[in-house]
Amino acid sequence: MISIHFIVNPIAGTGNHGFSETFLQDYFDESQYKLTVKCSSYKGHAIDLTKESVNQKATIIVACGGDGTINEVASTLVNTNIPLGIIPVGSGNGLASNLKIPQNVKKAIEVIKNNHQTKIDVGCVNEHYFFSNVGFGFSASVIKNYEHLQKRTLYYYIKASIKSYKEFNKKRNIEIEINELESFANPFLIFISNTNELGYHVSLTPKASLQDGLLDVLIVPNLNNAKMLLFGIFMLLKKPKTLKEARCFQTKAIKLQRNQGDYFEAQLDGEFLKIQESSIEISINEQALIIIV
Ligand SMILES: Nc1ncnc2c1ncn2[C@@H]1O[C@H](COP(=O)(O)OP(=O)(O)OP(=O)(O)O)[C@@H](O)[C@H]1O
Repeated sequence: MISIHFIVNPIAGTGNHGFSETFLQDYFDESQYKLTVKCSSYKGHAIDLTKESVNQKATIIVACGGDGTINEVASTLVNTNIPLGIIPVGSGNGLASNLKIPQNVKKAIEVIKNNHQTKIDVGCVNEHYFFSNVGFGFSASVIKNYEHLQKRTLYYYIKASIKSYKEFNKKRNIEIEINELESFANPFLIFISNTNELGYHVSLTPKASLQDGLLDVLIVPNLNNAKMLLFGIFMLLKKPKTLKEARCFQTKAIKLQRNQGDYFEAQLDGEFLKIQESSIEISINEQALIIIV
């Protein structure tokens, strides 16, 4: 008997996905599959639900939500032999898009039933895992504003980006040193990615791969508002490197040191995070997660 546990975020995306055991039973033969559906009730709850499912000896654990839910479920499955399934019902769904997992629920269920497994790399920021990307500067500001709006659709993402654009250069006082070599006062963006997609088919690191054992890094120093706008256009064209100030490279690890400012503001797989430590180690764990694609 294959025991599949579904960890469902009821507010992901538009929040209209309506998963229940009855809904799923139509797709899984009860002589072969035992289904368990659990809904998260608050941020972080999917971590505890997944730990419980691991203890209950689930064969497969499926994250039903967006990149935030996937992060919570997958973080618990790193370096275990339990494969992660994904039903991408979030708003951006960056990781699922990179993995070519269909956003159509029925097709995503078919992928889980076919159970074709592969291993992907996992990023690590101090004690946190990330599967898609981690960003500092403008990308963290957008996510902070997005979370304040409390609605998770493209329209609100654009609204949050416009707010960040208007306020970004007004209130910053941070200096970040990279790999003890170079320091940047109020950098526009430090973006470190495992995937080639941010969500909504937008990419800052089009050449990144989940299976190359490397992190793709994009660093953009402080920019004036006109250059910020220009960068936005290049980003939509998937050519962020066209901006002459932008620098890209691949690495296995990177160290950030905060020389000024009270904390790091970051976004980790699309969730806002304040990091109090003055130094951050970002690295890659090769092939540390089994995933169904
Ligand atoms: N019942 C709940 N109420 C409020 N927040 C929840 C609940 N369950 C989970 N969350 C939180 O909702 C946040 C958003 O989830 P998720 O990222 O899955 O959706 P999304 O933002 O729509 O998709 P994406 O990240 O792909 O754009 C996560 O931080 C998650 O922990």
